[in-house]
Amino acid sequence: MGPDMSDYRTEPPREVIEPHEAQLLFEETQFLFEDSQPFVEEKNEIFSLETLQRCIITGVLEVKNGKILQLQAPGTDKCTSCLVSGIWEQLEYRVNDIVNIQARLSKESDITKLALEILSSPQSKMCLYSSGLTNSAAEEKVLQFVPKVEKFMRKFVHVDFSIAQWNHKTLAASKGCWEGTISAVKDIEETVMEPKLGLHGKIDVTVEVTKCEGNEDVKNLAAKKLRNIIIGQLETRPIRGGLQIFHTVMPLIAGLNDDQLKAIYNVLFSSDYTVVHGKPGTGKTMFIVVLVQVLVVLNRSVLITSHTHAAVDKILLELQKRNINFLRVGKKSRISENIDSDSISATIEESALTPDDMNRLFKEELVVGSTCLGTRQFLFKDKVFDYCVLDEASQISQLEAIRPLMLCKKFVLVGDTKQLPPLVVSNRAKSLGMSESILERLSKQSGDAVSELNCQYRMNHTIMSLANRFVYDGKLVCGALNECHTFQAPNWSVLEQNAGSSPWLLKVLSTNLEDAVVVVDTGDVSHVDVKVGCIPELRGRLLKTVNLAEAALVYFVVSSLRVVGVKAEEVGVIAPYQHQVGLLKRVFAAKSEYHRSVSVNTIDQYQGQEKSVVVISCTRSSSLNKTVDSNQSSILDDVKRLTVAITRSKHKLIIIGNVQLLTDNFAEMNKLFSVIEENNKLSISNFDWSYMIRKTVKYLENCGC
Ligand SMILES: Nc1ncnc2c1ncn2[C@@H]1O[C@H](COP(=O)(O)OP(=O)(O)OP(=O)(O)O)[C@@H](O)[C@H]1O
Repeated sequence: MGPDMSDYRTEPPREVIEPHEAQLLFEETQFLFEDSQPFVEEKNEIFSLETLQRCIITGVLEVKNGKILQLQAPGTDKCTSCLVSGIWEQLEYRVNDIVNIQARLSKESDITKLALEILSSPQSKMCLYSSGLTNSAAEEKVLQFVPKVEKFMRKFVHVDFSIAQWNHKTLAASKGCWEGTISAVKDIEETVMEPKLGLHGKIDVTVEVTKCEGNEDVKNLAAKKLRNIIIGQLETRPIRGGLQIFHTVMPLIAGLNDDQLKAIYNVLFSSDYTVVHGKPGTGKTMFIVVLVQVLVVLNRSVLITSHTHAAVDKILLELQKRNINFLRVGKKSRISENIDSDSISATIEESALTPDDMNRLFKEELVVGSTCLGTRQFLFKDKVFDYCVLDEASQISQLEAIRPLMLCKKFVLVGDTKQLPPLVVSNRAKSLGMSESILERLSKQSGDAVSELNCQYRMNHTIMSLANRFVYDGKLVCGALNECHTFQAPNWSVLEQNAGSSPWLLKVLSTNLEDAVVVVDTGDVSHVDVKVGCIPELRGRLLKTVNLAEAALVYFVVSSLRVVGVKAEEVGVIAPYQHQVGLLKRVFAAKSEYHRSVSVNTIDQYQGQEKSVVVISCTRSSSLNKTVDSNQSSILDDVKRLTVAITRSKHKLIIIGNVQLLTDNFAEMNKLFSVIEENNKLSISNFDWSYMIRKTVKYLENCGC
C-alpha cells in the first residue's frame, strides 16, 4: 500500500500526484517507445516509471496489463534474458536515485555513466558471463536508450518554469500538459482507494511532484493549455482504471436517466474537459444541478457561468431549492430577485463589504455563479476553480468563453449545437468564424469527451417527431411520461357550440395527439394590411416585419384558447421579428388580463423556455420585398432558430403563416412544412379578416397606438 495521500496534500507545493495526472505522465512516457513498438504489446498500455527503466536497460520487454510478461523479445535469446534479469535487480534500487538525485542525471553523459556503472557491477558481470554476451554487445544495447532517458528527464524531472522556457517549441513538445516536476518516487505499484473522489484503481508508481506554482506561471500554463485545447492540439482523455462512484453521491444521481448518468461519469473522469450535447428538453439544467451537487460533495469548487444572467440564475435557483450554498457575483439589478440576497456578492462598487471581506467570502464558497463577462470582476483575479460549467454553450463565442475557462482546471460545456449560435451582427466577422461557438468548436474535435442527452421530457410524441424529422435525425426519444401528453381543455364544449363560422378552429385547438402540430395557412393577406391606414407608425413596416392580419389571427386563436380553458401562463406566442412581437404585445395589452399574461417574445428570447401551447406567427406577408434587410429576412431561413421555435411547446404547436410564400422564399421553412402532415395544414381562406382586423385595430386605437 502506498503512503497516505492526504499527508502530501497538506504540504504545498509538494503533493502526491493525483491519479489522472499519473495517467497523464505515464501516457506521455510512451514516446520513449516510439522507436521500439515491437516490444510493446498493447499500444495504450500504461507504462510506469519502473517499467520504463526496465525497458531502457533491456529493450526486450513485453508488457501487458501493467505487468512484465517476459524478459525476452523477438530476436533475443535466453542468454540476453538472463543478463537482463540480473541488471534489473540492481536497477530496481537505482530508480529512486535516477529521479531523486536530479543533479547527477541531467546530462546524457551522467546517464551513460550510470548505465555503464550498472553494467560493470559484479552482478552484471556474472550475467554477462553466464549468458555468453560480450561486454560491448551489452553496452551497445543499453546505450541506445540513453538519449531517450535524457529526454524524459528534461521533460518531467528537470523542468524550468521560467516563462522564457515556454516558447512555442517547448510548448508543442509538451502539448501543454505537464505542469510540474517529478521530485521523488514515493512508491512502486500500489492500489488507490480515494473515496472522496470515488476512485478505486491500480497505479504502477506514485511520484511526488512539485507543481508549477506562482500566479504568473499558473495563469500562463492554464492559458497555454486552453489554447491547445481550442486549436485542437490537446484532446481530453478519460481517466482509466476500475473507477466507481461511491455511495455518498448515489442518492443525488438516483433520479437521472442513463444519458445523464453517463455524462456525470464523463465529467468526473475526464482529464481536461467534457462536452455535453443536450437536445431540447433533455434535462440539461437538471444534469448541471446534480453535477454541481456531486462536485460539492467531493469538495470541488465550481464556477457556473453562461452568457446571460437569466441562464446563470436558472441553475442557481434550482441549487437554492436544494439548499446548496453559492455566491452570485454581478450587478444586483441584473440578478433574479428570487435569488436569496445573502448569496449575492455584488460588484465592488455596490457592496458594503470591504475588499478583504469580499475576497475571504469568495474564497470560502465552493460554488460561484457569474456571467462570462462578469468573470472580469477583480474578485476572480486569483481564483482557480476545480471545474467551470458553461451552460447554453452554443450561444457563447470562443472569445467570450476564454475568460471563465482560464479560471478553472477542468471545464464542462453544456448546450445544443443545433440551437441558437452566438449573436454576431457583422457579416464579415461571421465569415471569419466569429459565430462559431466554443461548443461547436470543441464538439468537432473531441470524440471521447462528448456525451449526448437524447431522452427528452418536454414534447409529446407528435411534436418530438417533427423535431426529429426536421433536424435531429430520429435521435430524440421520449421520457416515458410525456409521450402521450396533451393539453387540458376543460371547456371544449363551449368552443364546439360556437365555432360555426370557423370549423377549422376545432382542428387547430384539438387535444388529439395526432393534431399536436398544426399549420394555419393564411394565404395572401396583403389586401387586408393595406387598409390599415389608421395606424401610421405601422404603415412603413407592413411589407417587412409586421403583419397586422396575422396579429389579429393570433389574437383570435389565443382568445379561443382562453375559451376552452387553457391557462394564460401555459400559452406562449413567438414571432421572428421584434416589430411583430411589439405589435402583438400592444394588441394583447389592450385586451384583458388573460392576454396580458400570455408571454410574447422573439425566438431568441424563448430559448430555454417551454409552454404547453405555443403559437408561432411567421409574419412575412405576401408582398415580400426582396430589398429588405438581409439579416432580418434570414431568420426564417435559419435552421437553428426554427429548431428553437418548434421545440418550445410541450403539447400543442400552432404555426400561422402564408405557406406558399414561406415555401417559395425560405428553404428551411419549405423543409419544415414538408415534414408536417398535409392533413394538419389548414387553409382559412374564408376567414372574416375584415371583422377581426377591425376589432384588433380598435384595441390598438383604444390603447393610443
Ligand atoms: N431524469 C429525468 N427524469 C424525469 N424528468 C426529467 C429528468 N431530467 C429532466 N427532467 C425534466 O425534463 C424537463 C426539462 O428539463 P430541463 O429544463 O433540465 O431541460 P433542458 O435540456 O435544460 O431544456 P432546454 O432545451 O430548454 O434547455 C423538466 O421538467 C425536468 O424536470
